Amino acid sequence: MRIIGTVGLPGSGKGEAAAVAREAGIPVVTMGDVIRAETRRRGLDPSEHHGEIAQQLREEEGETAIADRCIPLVRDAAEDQSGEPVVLVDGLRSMAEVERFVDAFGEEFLLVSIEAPFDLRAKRLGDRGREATDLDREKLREREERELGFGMGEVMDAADLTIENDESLQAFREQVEAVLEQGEAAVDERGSAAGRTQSGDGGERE
Ligand SMILES: Nc1ncnc2c1ncn2[C@@H]1O[C@H](COP(=O)(O)OP(=O)(O)OP(=O)(O)O)[C@@H](O)[C@H]1O
Repeated sequence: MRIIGTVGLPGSGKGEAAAVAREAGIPVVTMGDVIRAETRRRGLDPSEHHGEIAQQLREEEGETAIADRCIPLVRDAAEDQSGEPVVLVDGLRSMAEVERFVDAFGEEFLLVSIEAPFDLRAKRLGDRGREATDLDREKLREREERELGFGMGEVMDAADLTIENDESLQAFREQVEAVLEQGEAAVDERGSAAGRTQSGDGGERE
């Protein structure tokens, strides 16, 4: 079994990575969906109260509240597969969550950080326009600070590998496909995923 967890700031490309997985027939457990479902269960609109309920859940049930709810969903998704199961978990946010996944899945868990500069993320979110906050740079900063407050920076630093999403969508999708297919083996000795430099400075392909 391979469980691939993603971490990344808003607009970095986690949703795209999840879409690539779904297209490849790999089930996706979205941590944000667990929060959205809980927000709706409490009679609130997830587009407005998502962050608040995420925080409340952690206060009520502890830092791993959301990870705890995801783990059985991951196991169910793995059980439904023939061959070596692969499941993508979209959106880890704290070291407590990472540790919870490592406890549950050990070396079968691979943490992947998806990174892109603020301006690029702000532009992509503006184009996406899914939520009111997507269009507002200040709101994006606030959301980002809230997520960093949960310890996301530390999680990004702790990742087994990093995908720099600072080029075309096609280039990003190819890197994600390589990681889904080969895990850490997709990264060569110079730290490139899918034959692309990981530093993001030149961005040239082999
Ligand atoms: N390399 C890229 N080139 C162009 N557009 C991209 C690229 N990567 C992602 N996008 C687009 O940018 C937007 C934000 O990406 P995505 O929704 O995957 O981010 P996210 O990390 O899931 O953000 P959030 O945490 O806010 O949900 C999407 O519309 C996506 O299609």
